[in-house]
Amino acid sequence: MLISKYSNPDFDPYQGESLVEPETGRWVAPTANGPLSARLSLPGSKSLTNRELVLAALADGPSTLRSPLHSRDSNLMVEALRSLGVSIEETGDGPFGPDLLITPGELTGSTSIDCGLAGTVMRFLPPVAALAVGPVAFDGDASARRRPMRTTIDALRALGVDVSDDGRGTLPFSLYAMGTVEGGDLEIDASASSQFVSGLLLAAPRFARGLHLRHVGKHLPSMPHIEMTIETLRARGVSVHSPAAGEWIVAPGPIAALDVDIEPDLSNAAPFLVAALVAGGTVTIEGWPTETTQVGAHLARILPLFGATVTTVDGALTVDGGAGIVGGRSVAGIDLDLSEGGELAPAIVALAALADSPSRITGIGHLRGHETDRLAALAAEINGLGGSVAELEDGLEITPQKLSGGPWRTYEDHRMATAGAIIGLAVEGVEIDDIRTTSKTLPQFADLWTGPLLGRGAPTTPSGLL
Ligand SMILES: O=C(O)C1=C[C@@H](OP(=O)(O)O)[C@@H](O)[C@H](O)C1
Ligand SMILES: C=C(OP(=O)(O)O)C(=O)O
Repeated sequence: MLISKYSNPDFDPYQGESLVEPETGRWVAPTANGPLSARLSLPGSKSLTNRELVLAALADGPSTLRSPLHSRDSNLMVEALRSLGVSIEETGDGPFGPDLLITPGELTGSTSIDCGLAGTVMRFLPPVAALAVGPVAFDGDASARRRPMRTTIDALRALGVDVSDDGRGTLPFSLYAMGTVEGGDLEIDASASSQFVSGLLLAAPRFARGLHLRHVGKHLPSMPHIEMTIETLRARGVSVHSPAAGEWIVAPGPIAALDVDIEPDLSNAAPFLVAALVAGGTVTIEGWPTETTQVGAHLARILPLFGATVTTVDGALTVDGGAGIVGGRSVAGIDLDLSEGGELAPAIVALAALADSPSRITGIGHLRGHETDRLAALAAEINGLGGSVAELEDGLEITPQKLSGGPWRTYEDHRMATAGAIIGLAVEGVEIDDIRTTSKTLPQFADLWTGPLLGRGAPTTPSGLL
């Protein structure tokens, strides 16, 4: 459970507003009092950590992950792999938690996997579990039972795996693993999530014939995440190529053991960088990779569309928001197709709600199958504060209005919580119902937001030591 703790118990980091309520996680988002001058580091990428955990578990020897993410999603992946017979030990200690030493073993079945609300766990692990021996059951949070899973279930059946489900195309389901998967040609519809593609590609080198995968649906969201999957496979010596758009060939063969440094989570950088445009001043994120497949890198292109200046110096990226919206800066809305980076949408929509003219964010229909229906949730919560957000078939149309404080529901979605925090910088009294949802990918969020970002308080979490 996330509870902010400060070294001086008499210090009120929220300047009169309440701390995180331990029983409920309720948190009144702090407002910005003036331009920022913040410099911070962020913990490891969820997407890289959970890919490298899977690949290390399937590799031909031990691998160390340096600076991995430690959060609910990564912990669920670690526990699931352990329950499949993989040894994962903590070694050393980094600023955001220990490194991980992964030693693969024979994959064992006869287990149940808790996916929580993690898309990476529910889509990446079934093809891995199919390589074990015996039954493996998959389930997750109540809200995970509405996330689309039919493509994974159908794909496994097409590959000859025995899958039992109730026909709804969601969790829970179970499979009976026979120790090998033949592989070969496979067609899937991955329009609801790129994770269907990534999950199959990650396990494919261990299929007897590898995999020749074709996406046959209309859209394919989150292409950078598929690129990330390909890059992480190639780094471990796997032959992957894409002869045409929506088509991939993975050769069968060993996955090399590899020690890897996990990059900071650039999608989790989004609310912090957007804060520079709202509060004004500068926000610098350290350890920004020069080359990366993370879609968060697109923020360097997207935030200037709202008028920000972005610079990179010595591996640190700085967003300068000038006077900021709070300081009276006029910020024009934008028209943006975010199909490549849907996970950036909540932060961008929150910013658009504070702009001076309307925005349309499209290409994000698949966000209805994320942690919650993010299109409905963003529209409901912004409109609940007096905004005007209309749902489109594949996006949102945001017409900025004067907003006032009030309740902000998170629907167990970490990015709904951080979107509420962005609006709370400019609007007093935004009451986020449960900031603990940020522990899905960034348990330190509230401390980083009030400490290094807003310069209030001295958090005791490692992030506060910067
Ligand atoms: O493969 C991954 O690590 C992810 C892929 C994307 O999923 P969708 O394609 O379902 O949007 C992204 O939104 C999610 O946060 C992480
Ligand atoms: C969609 C997301 O997560 P997941 O990996 O659970 O799909 C997200 O983090 O925005």
